[in-house]
Amino acid sequence: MSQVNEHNAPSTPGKLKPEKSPYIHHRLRIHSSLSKLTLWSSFFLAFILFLFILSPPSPSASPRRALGDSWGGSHWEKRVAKSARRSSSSSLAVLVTGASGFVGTHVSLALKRRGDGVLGLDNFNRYYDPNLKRARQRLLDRAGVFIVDGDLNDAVLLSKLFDVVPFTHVMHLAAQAGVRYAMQNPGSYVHSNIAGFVNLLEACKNANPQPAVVWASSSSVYGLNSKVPFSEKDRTDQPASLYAASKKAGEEIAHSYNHIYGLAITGLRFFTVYGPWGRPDMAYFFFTKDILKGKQITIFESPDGGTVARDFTYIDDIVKGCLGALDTSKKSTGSGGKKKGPAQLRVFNLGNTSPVPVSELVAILEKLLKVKAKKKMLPMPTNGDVKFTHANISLAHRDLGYRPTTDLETGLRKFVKWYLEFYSKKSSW
Ligand SMILES: O=C(O)[C@H]1O[C@H](OP(=O)(O)OP(=O)(O)OC[C@H]2O[C@@H](n3ccc(=O)[nH]c3=O)[C@H](O)[C@@H]2O)[C@H](O)[C@@H](O)[C@@H]1O
Repeated sequence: MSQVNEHNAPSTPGKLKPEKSPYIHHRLRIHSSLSKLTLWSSFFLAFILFLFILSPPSPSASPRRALGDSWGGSHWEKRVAKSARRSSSSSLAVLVTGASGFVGTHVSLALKRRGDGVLGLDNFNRYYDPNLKRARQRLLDRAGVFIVDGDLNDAVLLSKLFDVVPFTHVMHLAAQAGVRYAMQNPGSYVHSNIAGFVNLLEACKNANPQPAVVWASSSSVYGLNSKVPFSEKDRTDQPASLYAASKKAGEEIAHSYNHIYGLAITGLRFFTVYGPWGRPDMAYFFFTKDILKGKQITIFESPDGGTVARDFTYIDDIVKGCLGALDTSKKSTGSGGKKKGPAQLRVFNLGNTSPVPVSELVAILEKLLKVKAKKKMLPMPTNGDVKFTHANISLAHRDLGYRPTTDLETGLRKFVKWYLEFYSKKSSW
């Protein structure tokens, strides 16, 4: 029986192919398969490129990274180490996440000013004007703070940062902020405030030494709680928005990492923070912009016709609270992912203890801007807002020495001054 080797084996049983030149025949087949493969690969690549061009910008995507920005290398590591270098062994080495954000920028500057080592991390997403974030980055750069362009969800990057710098503390301020936006883009709250936070805590628990963690929770966790002023002992199980729910989830996640791994964690419930270099998505900021443009602004009233009020808190007071929390943090007790003993777990309100109706906020802005606002009163939409916030800060006063000193008019005057300078044509930013 003639032997049939694998090269001239028939593709259809029972039919033998002509025996002449099997080698050439095989080459022709490979050649034709390669051409088909190349053709289909080109179609596929063109299709991917087409989808990429068509896709809308995601708020969680960094414009620079989309163009192939990368991290790593010895030059990059030197910059990281230099930025995080502390002036003395008693100073802190702090990783500030969300460093190009509003609170992140102010806290980073304050830490650097007093000699702490500071490294920033930020994904420069497009939730609001990335130019403002880049201007804050330049401000920090001049002060010697380097911001790594990266996402909290990048576990390899986080682990690298902890390899390069033995951080004593992490100030975690990166988050998807905004109460009303949560209805438009719920996924971004899960990505940053839940998945990102877990990823960061994973990196912290694996680090050796483990850092102490201070992070931004929110007054919104009080949700539908009606007992005022809000105390840390009050119930926080009725969030009115996904944003609030994601921050409350963060508090529970913090509890579990503290319990399992011995991470020392402090959550700070910020109350409507405002001031220079602020967030354009917040009411005081876009009211200023719209009043100056002569555009109508909408002021929410509670459904029963009563006032809607906030315990607006000035940024410098918040910064003092953040530094107080870092300075009173105890060391984490675990190492290399293993708990060695109970660790500190705290939550504090950082508010101003003086709620102001939104209509009063507008009256102050009109006075400072010397422009009458075009106002429209509307019932508060039921998309996450709460009627009233008011902080009881006795715990933060006792444990952090926190004492806010800036009333709304004084703080808004400083904000308006910054706003006019920043957005004037003469501005060098
Ligand atoms: O304290 C907090 O935890 C939260 O504070 C703010 O949330 P919010 O207090 O809602 O701040 P704004 O969005 O600036 O609203 C301030 C007030 O203006 C009102 N408002 C807002 C928008 C508008 O068009 N009209 C209006 O009257 C709101 O109802 C609210 O009472 C921040 O946006 C959140 O990221 C933060 O976590």
